[in-house]
Amino acid sequence: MEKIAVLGAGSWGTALAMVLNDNGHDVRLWTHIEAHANEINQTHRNPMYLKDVVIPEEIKAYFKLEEAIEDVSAILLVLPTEVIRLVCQQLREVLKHKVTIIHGTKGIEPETFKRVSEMIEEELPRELYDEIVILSGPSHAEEVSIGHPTTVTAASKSEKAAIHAQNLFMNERFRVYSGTDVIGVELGGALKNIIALGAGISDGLGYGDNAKAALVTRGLAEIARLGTAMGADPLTFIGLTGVGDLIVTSTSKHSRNWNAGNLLAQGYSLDEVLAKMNMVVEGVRTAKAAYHLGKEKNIEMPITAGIYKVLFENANAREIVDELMTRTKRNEIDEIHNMLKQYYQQN
Ligand SMILES: NC(=O)C1=CN([C@@H]2O[C@H](COP(=O)(O)OP(=O)(O)OC[C@H]3O[C@@H](n4cnc5c(N)ncnc54)[C@H](O)[C@@H]3O)[C@@H](O)[C@H]2O)C=CC1
Ligand SMILES: O=C(CO)COP(=O)(O)O
Repeated sequence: MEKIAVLGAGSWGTALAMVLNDNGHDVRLWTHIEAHANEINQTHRNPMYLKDVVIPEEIKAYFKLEEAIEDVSAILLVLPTEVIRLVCQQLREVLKHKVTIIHGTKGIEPETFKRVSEMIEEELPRELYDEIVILSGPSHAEEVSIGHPTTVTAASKSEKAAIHAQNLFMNERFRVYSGTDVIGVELGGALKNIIALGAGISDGLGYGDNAKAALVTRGLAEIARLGTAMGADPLTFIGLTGVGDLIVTSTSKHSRNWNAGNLLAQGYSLDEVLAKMNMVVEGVRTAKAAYHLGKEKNIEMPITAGIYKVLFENANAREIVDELMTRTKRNEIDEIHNMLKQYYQQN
């Protein structure tokens, strides 16, 4: 049994706190809003984020960060990418002992192109943590919190730390694989959100299943191309944190990214969509990051570019689809071979 603080009492933080509690750990759930902590402690519900779930009484919510992290062996960050640096800065003021950091956040910082673990490394002094582990994969909080079978991957540069996290979370409803490709796991989880926005747009426009399958498959090719150029193992993208998460986020009614895309296709502006969604839509900021990163690295990412233009340049989504469909002819498998050849030459 370990004492673990979960920072972020949104839908995913709450669901993961419940998994850890099921596994017998002492879980503290931190929210930066005092009334939110009081509501969870008094009602054992979190209606704004996970409306149909009763939170076990053993899980206590905290508003004061220093109390939430007292004596914990691990800290799980489950926050929007946008506030990762801010919360790490708050953490370094109050954390006085070494912990294992685990994070479940899926995004890339648009200004720096940094992955979440890189931001954590930049903000937390090295003496405050032993390892950083990423927990990622096809896992909507709404299903995890009611015990539907779910599989994810725990990845760390340290295999021992990945296996430690695997042991913390794994149970008969929540199967955890381990891995060491931190770059591939983080980029797969972040970049799939862009394609899921596109899937929501495609469905919202009334295009069919063929279009969505094309988007997901060719989207995966873009994710793998950029990811491999950034140092990931291309094979990671055919695993749970790549194609697995891409499938669930592009097809699930629970997906925030899919729903946001769907609303965009119905004619709402981006600001209106974000105001309607009370949860974070990570794909929006990550689309900005991936679009500019792809340009900088000279990686061809036509779907990502199209979604970026719909989000930020008011482009017409149907016209973007027409452009994608009429690009110059390509050989599908040659592209994949080239990517793999390049990777194996360098590794
Ligand atoms: N919801 C899901 O099913 C899954 C979400 N994720 C990822 O987990 C991360 C968190 O997502 P959700 O839980 O869905 O988000 P959410 O929108 O449900 O909750 C985010 C939480 O962060 C807190 N927060 C916002 N600003 C803050 C600040 N300045 N200081 C401290 N806390 C702040 C909010 O109060 C809220 O408790 C995202 O990166 C998402 O992609 C990953 C897998 C599944
Ligand atoms: O990453 C997720 C599922 O694995 C959650 O995706 P959404 O943020 O689109 O709901």
